[in-house]
Amino acid sequence: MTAQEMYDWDQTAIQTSGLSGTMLMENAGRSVSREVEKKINRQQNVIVLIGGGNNGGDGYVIARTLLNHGYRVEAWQVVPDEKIHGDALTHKEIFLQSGYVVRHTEDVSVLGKDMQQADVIIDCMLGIGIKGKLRSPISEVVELVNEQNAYTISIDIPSGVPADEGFGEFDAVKADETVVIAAPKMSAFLESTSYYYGKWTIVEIGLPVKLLPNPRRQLWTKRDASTTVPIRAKHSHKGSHGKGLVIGGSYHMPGSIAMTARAALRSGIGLLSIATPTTAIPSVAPFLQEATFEPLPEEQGVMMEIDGVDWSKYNGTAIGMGMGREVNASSIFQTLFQHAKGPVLIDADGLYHVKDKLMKYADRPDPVILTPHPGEFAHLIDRSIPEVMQSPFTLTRGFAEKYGVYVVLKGPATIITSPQGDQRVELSGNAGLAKGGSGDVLSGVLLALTLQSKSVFDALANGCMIHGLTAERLTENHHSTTGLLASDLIEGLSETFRTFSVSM
Ligand SMILES: NC(=O)C1=CN([C@@H]2O[C@H](COP(=O)(O)OP(=O)(O)OC[C@H]3O[C@@H](n4cnc5c(N)ncnc54)[C@H](O)[C@@H]3O)[C@@H](O)[C@H]2O)[C@@H](O)CC1
Ligand SMILES: Nc1ncnc2c1ncn2[C@@H]1O[C@H](COP(=O)(O)OP(=O)(O)O)[C@@H](O)[C@H]1O
Ligand SMILES: [K+]
Repeated sequence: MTAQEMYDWDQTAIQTSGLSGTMLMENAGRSVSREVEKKINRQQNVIVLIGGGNNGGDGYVIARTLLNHGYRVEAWQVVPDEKIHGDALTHKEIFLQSGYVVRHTEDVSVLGKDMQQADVIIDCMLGIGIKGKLRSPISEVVELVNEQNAYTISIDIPSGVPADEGFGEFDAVKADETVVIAAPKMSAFLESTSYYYGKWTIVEIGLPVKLLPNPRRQLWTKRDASTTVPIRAKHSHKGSHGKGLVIGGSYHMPGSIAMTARAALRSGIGLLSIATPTTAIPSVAPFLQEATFEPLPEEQGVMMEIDGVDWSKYNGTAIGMGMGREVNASSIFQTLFQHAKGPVLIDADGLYHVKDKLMKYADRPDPVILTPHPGEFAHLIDRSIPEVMQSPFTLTRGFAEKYGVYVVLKGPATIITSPQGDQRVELSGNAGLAKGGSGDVLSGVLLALTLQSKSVFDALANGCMIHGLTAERLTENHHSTTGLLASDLIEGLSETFRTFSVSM
């Protein structure tokens, strides 16, 4: 969610349900404490850093709860008394009237000495209400926190990190972990900000789910996947699971299309054919006994046209992997969009070729799916990669709506957007995937699942999850993130699908 969406939810809950701000703050502090208590023990010295807004108010509840439970806690208020008001002031008074003591940072160096004795720092200085650059004394305290060896747990957001996307430079607490209140904020998913969160978990604070404003953004979970991954019906036949065509490859780059095709087969596609230059077929065929071929006319190992393809045989197409930049793109994409039936997935070199042809495809009745990494997406929209990384949610939503396409923006947090602008974030996977070939495998998985699912949107989210979970499982067991190959990933898909069907 964005900060504004959080405030709206909070306000709607208070105005409509009869819950009060102080009740929600009590709930928040207690839910967070339950989570924090899993990580700390009663011999450790704990410091709670309390700021001037409601994040600080949560801090007062957390400090009181932990003290009531017998933990060694010092509550440090890092802003002057006059900054504490509203619900936070109510909870400060409850804290004091419970017989506990607040320490104040008139002199930051005193807090600094105290911090050196701390085993755990709980950071409740700033939440979603941060505006602009950090001001004194919080700026100094943030610096101090980051110098300590103590285990740092931030509440809701590491203090200083903006909640939303689109921000440039900032200073912030580098947390070991973050306990997020009610719903993850956008910054938990961006490359430049997610680092500050460490590991994060979400706690529920009693906000009424029915009053949730719909942000049209959703974190895709294993539970979502387990109810939507296609199940093979007992009496199905090969035609029920999709008849896919993969177009790509060249004499010099036969590998990527072979991986896409094999991944599609490992993901349950009923029939698969490969359209590739004739001279590439001998390199591709040995990996794919189950596939058939559409040999394409070529010049110097690169495909020239796809006019000879028998389109009646296929109900879904993936195009682009290894096709090269020298192809006759106008003819190929014109033929494709005139004749191809069912979803068309465009990846890799294909994305390069469609850049100036995008308007045309908005009217296509069947789905168009683009699967760029941030570099490819930046090229598509004529922005820089840092700009894409800073505002991926807004930029992909704008693009998908404008052109009427699905966009899968790949990365550690993959963002999947529908042509209507609905978004899903999928977090599985690890740096073992940061290698040439992983994206080719993903395209194959996505093509296969799209042809087997009722919903393209579900298929894309599930495909990203199955791809990522396979990498996680393989690197937990026999591989490492260093040694994992895209081809290992393909062979590992089978086991991931098995655990999925078992878990259902
Ligand atoms: N439903 C919800 O959204 C709930 C939110 N709660 C908590 O409330 C927080 C939001 O509370 P607030 O809106 O009061 O925001 P914050 O707690 O983030 O604090 C804003 C305060 O910090 C100061 N400040 C802002 N930018 C600063 C800067 N750059 N340098 C120094 N000081 C700065 C401002 O003076 C303002 O008073 C959430 O993050 C969460 O922790 C909970 O209390 C319970 C319910
Ligand atoms: N560090 C990472 N953590 C999680 N997933 C990653 C990471 N690096 C890459 N991936 C995933 O690996 C795939 C890489 O795709 P892409 O960049 O197109 O590779 P290629 O085109 O070389 O095959 C994407 O699915 C991406 O989400
Ligand atoms: K915080």
